[in-house]
Amino acid sequence: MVTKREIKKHHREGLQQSKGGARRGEGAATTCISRSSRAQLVGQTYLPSSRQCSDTELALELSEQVFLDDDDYTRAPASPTTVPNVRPYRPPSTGPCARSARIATTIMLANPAVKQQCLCFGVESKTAGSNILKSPRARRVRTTSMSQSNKRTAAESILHSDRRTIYTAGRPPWYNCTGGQEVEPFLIGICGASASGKTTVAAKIIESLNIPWVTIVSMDSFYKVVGPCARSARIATTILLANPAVKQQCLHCCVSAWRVLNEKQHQAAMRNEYNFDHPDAFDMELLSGVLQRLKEGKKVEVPIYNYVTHSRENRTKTMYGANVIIFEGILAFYNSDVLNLLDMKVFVDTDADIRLARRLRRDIVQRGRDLEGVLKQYMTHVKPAYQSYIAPCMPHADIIVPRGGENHVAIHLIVQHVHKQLQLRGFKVREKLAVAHVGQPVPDSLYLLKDTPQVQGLHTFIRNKDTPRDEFIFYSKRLMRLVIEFALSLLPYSERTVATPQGFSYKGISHNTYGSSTSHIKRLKK
Ligand SMILES: Nc1ncnc2c1ncn2[C@@H]1O[C@H](COP(=O)(O)OP(=O)(O)O)[C@@H](O)[C@H]1O
Ligand SMILES: Nc1ccn([C@@H]2O[C@H](COP(=O)(O)O)[C@@H](O)[C@H]2O)c(=O)n1
Repeated sequence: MVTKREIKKHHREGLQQSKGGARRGEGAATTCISRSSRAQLVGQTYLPSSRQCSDTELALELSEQVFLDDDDYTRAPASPTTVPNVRPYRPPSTGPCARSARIATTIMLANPAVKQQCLCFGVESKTAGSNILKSPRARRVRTTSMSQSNKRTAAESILHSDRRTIYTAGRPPWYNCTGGQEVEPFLIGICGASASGKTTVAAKIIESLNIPWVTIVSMDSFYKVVGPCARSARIATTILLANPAVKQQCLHCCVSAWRVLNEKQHQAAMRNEYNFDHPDAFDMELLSGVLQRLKEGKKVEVPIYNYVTHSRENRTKTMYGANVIIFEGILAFYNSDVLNLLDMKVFVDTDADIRLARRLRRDIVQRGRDLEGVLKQYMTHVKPAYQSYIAPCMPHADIIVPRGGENHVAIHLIVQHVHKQLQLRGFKVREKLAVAHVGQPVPDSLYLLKDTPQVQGLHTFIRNKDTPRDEFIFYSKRLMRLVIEFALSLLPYSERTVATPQGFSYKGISHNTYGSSTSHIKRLKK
């Protein structure tokens, strides 16, 4: 968190330094700040003290502008693994389905070819929504508390490993415009029993790979919705696969429409009697379609699943492609279409008693279940499904990882293999990125920090491959400080005369602070 006082200090120092006038485009320094970053910076810097926030908070707050369009869901946990809030569960209202209907109508009007299907779809969504209201789940009280914000955030794109925070949404949309490399993504499938450690292994692989744009897709995002919405879902999938032009809109519709079980199934799920471990519980068609698009480097909207409500959330995780995609799930090797897409197949094999112990703790702490319920579901569905469907997938594996995430040797071998495969595909991890900017025109919106000996000196430390970690951090921070000061020096200011302690008057300048920053924030939020 940057305090107001620190910011003002930065300002003063920045102003003094910039009096000589670091001008736009001067020098060949690569240290720069864009207009948009500048606007964000303004937003962060001048929030009134009562409303100061960190970079992340501000980013999340802004990201909410993208996601928040349905207040019903602000109560939903931020991600499938988020510990739920201690509040009585309130079932979703008909709102989101009404939204599907609206979207469907829009598509219908714009695309006569899919008019009929979309019309059915929109109407059915509403029916499903009304059913939810009658659900006896409304009486359920969650028994755990959560440490994270219960606001909708970009949390599902963030993975915390032991050593760092990993952003898993894949490449940014502008990747190809900025000289980024485009190689066919390497798709790793991780299969294994529930709580065997698939997600943990995936996180460790990502961490050790240490390359940009690696992403995780969880099979749980593709739980099928049965009951009233099933037909809509099927129709929408058909539209999705057959009509590229309306693909994105339809996928949004599907997400809204598919998020509920019918009342009977919902009750079964609440009694831990619904079979979430059977292959039929997953929408394999949608899953293979999404993986196929990701392999082609195309943008996809991946549904987000909520284990507490047994439903999909009415928002998606947008992925723009990646260099490596990790797909994990209990039945990751079950479907032949999906299996054919995988470049490497990993099976995580952990003892059944350890799995049960982990699942008990996780489901009670994170998924709002109780001891009896977890054991009942385990004995009736989870264990039999492992024996009938999951364990038989083991022969498909290229590598079996006993014990899961603690098997460092296996993870190291996987990482080595992926690096080698990426190199064979022409992917240069660092060399290409380091020269990607060379020969590119500098956009008007970019202000370059003057390439002084001080800046060059800092770059020398930062770019030296032998620089120790601590020094790298220290000099990076110093360079960041110069960039921030430079950015602040570009803010509008007016002349101001002040009295010195010696009784002289000093003609200086002062920033036009609050007014401009507030309008920047407002503009960003719009
Ligand atoms: N090596 C380990 N030691 C202790 N707990 C673990 C280990 N690996 C995973 N867990 C815990 O077990 C639970 C399930 O792990 P996870 O990686 O999510 O498995 P899966 O994705 O196969 O369901 C999580 O709560 C996780 O923190
Ligand atoms: N509403 C749901 C959906 C799924 N499950 C269980 O989750 C398991 C798969 O997730 P893992 O992270 O453990 O791989 C699967 O065994 C389902 O039984 C659930 O309990 N409730």
